[in-house]
Amino acid sequence: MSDNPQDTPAIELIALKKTYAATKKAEAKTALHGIDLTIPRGSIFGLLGPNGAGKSTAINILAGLVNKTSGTARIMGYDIDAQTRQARASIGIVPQEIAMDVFFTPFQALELQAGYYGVPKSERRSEEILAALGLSDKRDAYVRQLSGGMKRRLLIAKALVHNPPVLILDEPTAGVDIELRRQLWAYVQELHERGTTIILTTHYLEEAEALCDRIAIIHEGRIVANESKDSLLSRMDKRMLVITPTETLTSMPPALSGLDAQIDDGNLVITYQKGSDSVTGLLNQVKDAGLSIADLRTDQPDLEDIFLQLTYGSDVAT
Ligand SMILES: Nc1ncnc2c1ncn2[C@@H]1O[C@H](COP(=O)(O)OP(=O)(O)OP(=O)(O)O)[C@@H](O)[C@H]1O
Repeated sequence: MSDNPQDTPAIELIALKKTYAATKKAEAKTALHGIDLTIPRGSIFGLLGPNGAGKSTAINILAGLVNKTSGTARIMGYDIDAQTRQARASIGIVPQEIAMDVFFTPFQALELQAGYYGVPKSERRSEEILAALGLSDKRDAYVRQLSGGMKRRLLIAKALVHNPPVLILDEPTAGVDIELRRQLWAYVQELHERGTTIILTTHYLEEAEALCDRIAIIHEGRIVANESKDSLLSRMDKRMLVITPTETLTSMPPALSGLDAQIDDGNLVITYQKGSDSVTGLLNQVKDAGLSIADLRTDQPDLEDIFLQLTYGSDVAT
């Protein structure tokens, strides 16, 4: 769709800032503090962050639903201010909320959307898109008769009618059952293989892990990580061994000072590297230090821990 060079990123955000104006009820809120983010073409990119981090704000700016305060945003090289029409045509957005006109059939909904984007009748692919999303047999049903999962697939279908090179999925599988989730993942992967750049926001680390090749973490309106999935996951190779001694621990036994360990609530929490440290070896060291073990478990840091680590510089085990 774009005649821009192949190396033009799919998305470029430069010093992108958004401050929502104060209202009678709320103070002004800066949702994005001048973020820089480049999303390469052809990637499946995860934009992760806790509630209120600023993900929807960033997406809504790209979609033209929210006006930025300052900075630059480009989609396939097209500036959203100077080349609005081309920028809009380059992106498809699957929204979080299922708000659809329930009086149309899926086929009609796609045709209307195609009309909205000015796709000529001869170039419409409504049947093909319905088939790809497993909705052919619901072609002429009313949208209100579709299940939640089918409505979600129809939202994806609607975002695809103008064949955008960039597709943004905002929490695509929130509240979706495992089977449908896997189906949606498979379809996202298929689109990716056909060359579509996919951007995904999700709360589910598992989803990002399964699909994304790069991940950015946004926290309180700032990008706190932006790297390949593998590099981010390697940070998570840390595990915690939580040992409850028979007698509550009040100070660290000197024999354990060489370990990456803390005392937490009377428990001994040892952080270790999955794969390279032996749990048996650690347990032997604990026994040799004279502790007897009443109970133990292993914990695995989750995205929350990574946020904490990245944002506050605190240790995973604290
Ligand atoms: N229209 C608005 N007016 C004022 N503040 C807003 C508005 N929309 C969002 N905010 C605030 O901006 C911040 C970022 O919100 P945003 O919706 O972008 O976060 P998010 O990362 O998408 O969160 P979630 O995962 O919950 O969707 C939040 O503090 C939110 O309360």
